[in-house]
Amino acid sequence: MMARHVVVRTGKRVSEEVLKGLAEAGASTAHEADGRRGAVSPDLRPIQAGARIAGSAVTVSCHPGDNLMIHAAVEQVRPGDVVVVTTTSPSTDGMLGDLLATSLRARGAIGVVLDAGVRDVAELREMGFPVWSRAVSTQGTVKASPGSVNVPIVVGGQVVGPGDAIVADDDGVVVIPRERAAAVLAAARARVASEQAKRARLAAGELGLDMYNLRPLLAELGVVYVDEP
Ligand SMILES: O=C([O-])CC(=O)C(=O)O
Ligand SMILES: [Mg+2]
Repeated sequence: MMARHVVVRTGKRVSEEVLKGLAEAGASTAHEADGRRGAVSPDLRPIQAGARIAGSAVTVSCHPGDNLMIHAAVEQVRPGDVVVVTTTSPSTDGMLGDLLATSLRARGAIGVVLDAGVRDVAELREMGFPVWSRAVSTQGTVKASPGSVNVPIVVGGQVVGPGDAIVADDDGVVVIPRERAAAVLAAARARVASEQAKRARLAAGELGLDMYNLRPLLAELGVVYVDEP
């Protein structure tokens, strides 16, 4: 049977409390807390500075140069969701701008991750609607080809399923599988506490060499100290 294009109506979500905690932790901490997994390619950059979000993914697979399925995805968005878009072959076309962002925000979306291009970036910044994208491009797109909503997709080298947690900030974007999100938050909180203690020791002048007990490692690796005359 020919594979169908589908729009999946799903109730899969990460709980609001977990998402709030992950947003506080931030993308890099969430990545470390998940065993250094989930880092979306750094080629996907934020168009703004200072946004820090965590939401459940609504996934969208589009034909390159065609944003029809983003329009189909808008209807599936629930408050607090992040819309995650890829194309079936590489494209940097400007698939989303301030109009689609206005529509997404009206449904409660808190941001977009786009493995393609974005446009109207001045307006998007003015709106305070955060976007992480591979490119900024004036190139417009059509609404003509089928695709899918809420199926597993790959964005910036990471698999994203519908309802997975997306954590994004100035560092980039991290994907955390829905089933692991609560455990990752617990690990992230432990990490934040341990970093706070380390920060205080570093601020007091203690060296990482001592705090992490790295001197024996340097010696083992054959690094020697040489005093110049
Ligand atoms: O309309 C489009 O196709 C993309 C765009 O510029 C917008 O959403 O404002
Ligand atoms: Mg526009």
